[in-house]
Amino acid sequence: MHGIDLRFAAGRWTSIVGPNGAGKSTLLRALAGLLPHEGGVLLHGRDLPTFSLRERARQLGWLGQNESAADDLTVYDVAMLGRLPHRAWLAPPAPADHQAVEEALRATQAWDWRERLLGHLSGGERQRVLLARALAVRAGVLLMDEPLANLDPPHQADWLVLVRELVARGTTVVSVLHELSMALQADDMVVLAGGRVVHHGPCGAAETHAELARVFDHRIRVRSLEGQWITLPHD
Ligand SMILES: Nc1ncnc2c1ncn2[C@@H]1O[C@H](COP(=O)(O)OP(=O)(O)OP(=O)(O)O)[C@@H](O)[C@H]1O
Repeated sequence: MHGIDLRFAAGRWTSIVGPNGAGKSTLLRALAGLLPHEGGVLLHGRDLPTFSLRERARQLGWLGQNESAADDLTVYDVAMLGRLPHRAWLAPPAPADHQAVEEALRATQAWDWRERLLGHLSGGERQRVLLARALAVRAGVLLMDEPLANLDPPHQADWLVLVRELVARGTTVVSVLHELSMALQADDMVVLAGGRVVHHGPCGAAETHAELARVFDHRIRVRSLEGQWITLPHD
C-alpha cells in the first residue's frame, strides 16, 4: 500500500470498503499499530508508537477478522480480557471492570451465556462475545474488521444501533465492511482499490456512490430505499 493520507474525524463512523485484496484489513491493522509500516499513524495528534502498549490498548478498541481467543475461557472471562489495559498487574477486577463487562455483554446480547465456554458457541455467538470484549475496553476509538461476520440480520441491525449509540457518545468508529448496504450506513466511507485510497467522502454523497460503483466495475448500483442507501447487484 502507498500514498495513504487519511484523517478520521473524532466522533464519526467511517467504513472502509473495496474489492478483495484492496488492502482494507492491511490498512486497519496499520491504524491499530499491529503492522510494521513506513509513515506514521497519529492518535489525538500524537505518534502512535509514543504511546505505551497499555495506553494504546486503552485508547484503541480492536475487533480483528477471525480473531483468536482461548476456547476454554468462559464468555465472561473473554469479555473481561477487554479490561486488562485498565487493571493493575495481577489485581482482581474492580467493580468498574465488572460493570463494563456486564454492559458490553448485555449490549451484544451475550449476557445470558456468560458461564458458557467460548469454544461451545456458534460462529455468530462467538463474534458477539468478541465484540463485547472490544466494547468492554471503552476506548475512544474502535477499529473493527468485518464485525458482521456470521451475524444474522437481527444481530446485524443490533450492531448498527450499537455503533450509532457509540458514535453519539463521541466514540470514533472505523470498520471494514464487505456488506456495502451496511457500509453505506456510516457517516464517511473510504474506498480502497489496489492498495490505494481512491475516495474518502460522506456516505450520502453522489461522488462516493459513483466511486463505489466504479471500483466494483459497475456491477453494483447505489439506490435510496426508505431513506437509506443500499446497493443492488447490476448485470
Ligand atoms: N501477511 C501477509 N503477507 C503478505 N501479503 C499479504 C499479507 N496479508 C495480506 N497480504 C496481501 O496484501 C493485499 C491486501 O490484503 P488485505 O487482506 O489487506 O485485503 P482486503 O482488502 O482486506 O481483502 P479481502 O476483501 O479479501 O478481505 C493482498 O494482495 C494480500 O494478498
